[in-house]
Amino acid sequence: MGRTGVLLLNLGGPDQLEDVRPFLFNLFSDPEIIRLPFPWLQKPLAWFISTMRAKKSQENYRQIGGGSPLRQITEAQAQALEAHLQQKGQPARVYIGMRYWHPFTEEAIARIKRDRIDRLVILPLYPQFSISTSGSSFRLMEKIWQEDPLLNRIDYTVIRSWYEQTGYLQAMADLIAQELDRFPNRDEVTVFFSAHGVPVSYVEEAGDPYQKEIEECSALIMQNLNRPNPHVLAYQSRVGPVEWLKPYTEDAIEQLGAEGVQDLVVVPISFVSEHIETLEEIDIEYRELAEEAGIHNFRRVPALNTHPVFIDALADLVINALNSPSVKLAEVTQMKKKVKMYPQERWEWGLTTSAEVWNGRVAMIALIALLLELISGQGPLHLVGLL
Ligand SMILES: C=CC1=C(C)c2cc3[nH]c(cc4nc(cc5[nH]c(cc1n2)c(C)c5CCC(=O)O)C(CCC(=O)O)=C4C)c(C)c3C=C
Ligand SMILES: [Fe+2]
Ligand SMILES: [Fe+2]
Repeated sequence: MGRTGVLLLNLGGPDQLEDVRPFLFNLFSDPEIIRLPFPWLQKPLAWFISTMRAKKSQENYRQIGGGSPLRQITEAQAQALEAHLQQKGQPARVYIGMRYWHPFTEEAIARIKRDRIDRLVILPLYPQFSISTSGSSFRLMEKIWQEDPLLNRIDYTVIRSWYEQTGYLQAMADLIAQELDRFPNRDEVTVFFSAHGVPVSYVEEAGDPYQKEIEECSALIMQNLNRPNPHVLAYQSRVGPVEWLKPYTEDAIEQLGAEGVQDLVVVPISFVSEHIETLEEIDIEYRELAEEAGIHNFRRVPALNTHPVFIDALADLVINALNSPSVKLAEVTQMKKKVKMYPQERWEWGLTTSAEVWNGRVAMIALIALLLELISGQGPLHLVGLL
């Protein structure tokens, strides 16, 4: 029968404050996170943004105890999943591959090779697919597979996204119900889904199914919840100068306050673990904003972490994937490509085709931006919100 493995893919986060800058460098080096039409500028820009952003980001991590809890939580999820698979008669070793921090995806694959795993289920810990999250990890894995022919002996299958999975929806609905039941007027409380945003261009130009999956997911959770509460969906954690998916969480909170809403239960929907954007952004920043907007009863639904119904759902996903036809990386990295008017603006997933004319222009712009920032500390990158 051979040895079975499960590879959990996740983003990763800085374990301590010293890790913040190199973590940000890894993140901004990823062409699925910042799209530049010229590869040679990716690393210098990543270095620059990570250096300039590190201080502000460190302050946020300091507020949540000096680092991201993501590694610990993901390790606990992996252990719980391993135990659960064993109980269900499907023993498997569970590995963790982070995209931007330890334990890196490359390290996980080295372990998988060393352990001579024969069958592997690749399971991203993002319920919904986005080019910027699961997509980026799939692309990286595709590259690792292409570069190492020895990996071809592993019979793998990929789970692209799993936001419709029954156990997951049930666990989410249970957690929301628990929070609603703390209110005396529990049926009138507004359920506020706050998803992590992505730039609009990902959806409209590159064909990212993320927005559609988020919308369907929140509707399915409401169905499972089966309560009369009003609900809204908004997008948080915008970075940089471009337009992101709307409505923005901060605007939606202000709007609800203006409409006289007093009771709110916020549901983080894009991520299954506590992380900086639940513990800092929602619990501190949005709570303050809500208070100012007159929403005095503000609660947040905890992340799933190792919720037993959720771990059971992950185990079911793995077992189901092992018993279904395999899905290959090439199938989950193909996106719709839309050709724009000019060849140099053609969208490709990741780095777009470079054109000499743009290389020159952007080099000049980048140089001027850099000089202005360094001289004044108040340059255009601060202005557009990247720093
Ligand atoms: C499904 C979840 C996520 C999507 C979609 C996503 C897209 C995305 N993120 C950035 C920029 C940053 N993300 C950062 C941290 C971060 N992002 C996610 C999840 C999604 N990102 C998580 C879980 C975390 C943090 C983990 C932790 O440490 O606890 C950061 C760093 C933090 C900061 O400085 O604010 C940045 C920057 C972009 C640009 C993007 C889509 C293009
Ligand atoms: Fe992010
Ligand atoms: Fe953030």
